[in-house]
Parts: sequence; structure tokens; C-alpha cells
Amino acid sequence: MSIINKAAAIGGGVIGAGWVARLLLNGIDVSIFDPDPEASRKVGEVMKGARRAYKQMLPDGLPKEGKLTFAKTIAEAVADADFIQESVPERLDLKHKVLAEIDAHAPANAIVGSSTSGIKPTDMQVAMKKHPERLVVGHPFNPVYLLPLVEIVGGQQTFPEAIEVAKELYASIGMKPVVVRKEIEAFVGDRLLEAAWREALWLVKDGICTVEELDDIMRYSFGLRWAQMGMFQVYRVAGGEAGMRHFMAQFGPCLKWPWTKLMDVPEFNDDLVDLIATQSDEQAHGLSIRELERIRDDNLVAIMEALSRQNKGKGWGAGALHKDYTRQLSKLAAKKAPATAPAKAKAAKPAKKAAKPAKAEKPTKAGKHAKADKAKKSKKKG
Ligand SMILES: NC(=O)C1=CN([C@@H]2O[C@H](COP(=O)(O)OP(=O)(O)OC[C@H]3O[C@@H](n4cnc5c(N)ncnc54)[C@H](O)[C@@H]3O)[C@@H](O)[C@H]2O)C=CC1
Ligand SMILES: C[N+](C)(C)CC(=O)CC(=O)[O-]
Repeated sequence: MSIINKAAAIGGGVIGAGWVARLLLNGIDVSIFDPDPEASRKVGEVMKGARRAYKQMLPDGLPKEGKLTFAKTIAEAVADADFIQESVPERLDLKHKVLAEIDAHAPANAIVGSSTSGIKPTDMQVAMKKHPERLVVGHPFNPVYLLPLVEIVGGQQTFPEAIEVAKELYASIGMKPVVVRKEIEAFVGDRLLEAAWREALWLVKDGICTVEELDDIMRYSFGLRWAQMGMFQVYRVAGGEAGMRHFMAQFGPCLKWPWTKLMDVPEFNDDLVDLIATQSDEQAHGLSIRELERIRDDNLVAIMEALSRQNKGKGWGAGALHKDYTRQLSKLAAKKAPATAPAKAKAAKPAKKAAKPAKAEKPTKAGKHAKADKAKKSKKKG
């Protein structure tokens, strides 16, 4: 059950809309601010896709969705939120402007997560004049409503309590939070992805393969492995009975061979963009982005479901988490199951009122953050 009472999403593009979908499908009310006049339509499209995917995960019915409200300003969106996720374009000046505004208007004990793919939280929280200690990077992976991982990164001013609360908040909506131990640009996931992306651009630019051939090389081989074991465990097994030590003894020396261009970046110019984009258009064989999204979502659900049946039925890796998550959502869905007529009559107005104190008690987790807030004030005084 989620410990978030009310969420705010600032930015509703690819990632912001993905957050909105995950939150609403967990029954949480969300207030969103995005100045794009098309934002409502775009979020609607993502919601359609997310609902479709969740229906496959929960054939017996989805929980009652949270309510989505489009706010006219950031101040309005964050006014009564206990969790705010910022997902505006990746520009430090814009992150500063938006985070300053969030900080000025959000309740003092609300946690603020940033979806940034690589900006260090220390560099962002300088813009937060009131409560920089509640900012964490909560870096998700696309599509946010299906992929569970979120990298949590704290900055120099982030309180450890805020990281703990953030972990609980993200876990309560079915995610796998991993706290990055030291603050670095691009964190862990994107350090790996950027290295692979750089190599991929070189390989296509140098005419070694096309984008389609490169993707086939990934998805028919190590792409399949990586959904179930990470790089280190895969290579441990690849070392044979002697495991990782043998693997490293055998392949360690290649580190010095001219196999990678890791430090050498291809020139980013129109020619490169044309080359990649043209081949990518050919590879799509006329499928639209929305059609590709549906194919991607069906595949991801199928992979997570398959993994959830492994390991003697306990689930393996993302599959074990998927099992817990679908169980949690099913319980939530059962709560909204149509009541019998007399029960309905009983449950009418008074029950709703009675529910209020229970709601107010929920942010005990956020209370931890309020404590941190107090501690900070007394530290300042001292
Ligand atoms: N696209 C991806 O694969 C991933 C992106 N991210 C990160 O998520 C963040 C957002 O990226 P995307 O969703 O891809 O970008 P996007 O371009 O799809 O969406 C950005 C949205 O922010 C809105 N926006 C612009 N100025 C705003 C403002 N002042 N207040 C509120 N909203 C505003 C835009 O109208 C747009 O809808 C970035 O920090 C990015 O690095 C993180 C993980 C993956
Ligand atoms: C390309 N990207 C750096 C924005 C990618 C991510 O941040 C994560 C993802 O979903 O691959």
C-alpha cells in the first residue's frame, strides 16, 4: 500500500507522464503542471498505454485510479503534495528555476524527487532556498510505469532521512530503489548506457553495422541475458566452474586491447544525426512510436511475468518484485470491489469522514523528514 497521499508531477513529457501513470494506477491523486498546451492529450496517450499494460498484469481488475488534476502553476500543483517528482527538460537553468518554485510552495515535509538522467543533486539543490535537504534524484527508466528501478542519489545538502523516506515512497509504488553510494554525474545506469551508446554510434558511423544489425546483435544475445542477470553474474557463470576469477584471468588482459573507444567521442553533427535517424526510420518498418510502445510494453510485461514464475515459483530478480507488486495491486483492487447494496448504504458519508484521520496518520514516514527539518533548523541556530 502506498504511503503517498497526494503527489505532484512537474513536467508531463515522456517521463513525467510515466510517473503520473504509475501513481494514478496505484490509486494516488496527482496534480500536474506542464505549460505545453498539448500536455493533457500526451499524458492521456501514456495513460492509455499504461492502463492497457496493467490490465495484462491484473486480469481480475485494476485498483481505483487516483484523480488527475491539471494545475495552472507549479505553486498550485505542489500546494498540498507530500511527494513531488520533477521531470522537466535536462537543462540546469530550467531545473534551478523549477526547483526553486517547487521549494517555495511545497509543504515543508514533502519529498522532492528529480528525474534527471545525470545532473548531480548538489548542483540542483543550490536553487532551493528553503529546504534543499529534501531533494533527491529519483532517476527512473522508461517506461516508468513498468520498469521498477529508481536510482536514488543525495546531494551534499540532502539529509540521510530524506533518502530513507524517498526509498520508502518509491518502494510503496512497486519500485526497486537503489541508493547510489557516491554522487557522480549520470549515476550508475546512465554511465553504462552512455558507454554503450557511444560505442554504438561509432560502430554505425564507421559503417561496421547498421542500427538494425546492432539492435539484433543486442536483442538476440546479451539483451536476453541482462533481463535476468546483470553483467557481473552473467560473467561469473561465463567463467565456467572456476567462476569470476577464471573469467577475469582469461579476459582481463583485453582491457588493454583496442576494443573500445570509450574516451573517444564521435563528433555530434547533422551528418551523424541523419545517418542514425534515417536508419532508425527504416528499422521501424512503418510502425508508429505508439505502436512500438505497445509492443515494448507487451514484451516487458511478458518478460516480468515469465521471471515471476521462476525460482520454484518465488520469482527471480525483477520477476520476484513483479510478483509482489501485482499482489499489492490486486489487494488494492479488491478494496474497491463493488459492495453489496446494504454495505454500500452503510458505507456512505460517515465512513468517508472516518477515513480522514487514517489518511492524516499515513505520512508518519514523511514525519521522519519533518524531524530532519527540525534538526536542520536547530543545527542552523547552533
Ligand atoms: N526520456 C528518457 O528516456 C528519460 C528521461 N529522464 C529525465 O527526465 C526528465 C524529463 O525528460 P523527458 O520526459 O524525456 O522530456 P520531455 O521533453 O519528453 O518532457 C519534458 C516536459 O517538461 C515540460 N516542461 C518544460 N518546461 C517546464 C516547466 N517550466 N514546468 C513544467 N514542465 C515543463 C515540457 O512541456 C515537456 O512536456 C529529464 O531530466 C530527463 O533527463 C530520465 C530517464 C529517462
Ligand atoms: C537517454 N537517457 C539518458 C535519458 C536514458 C535514461 O536516463 C534512462 C533510460 O530510460 O534509459
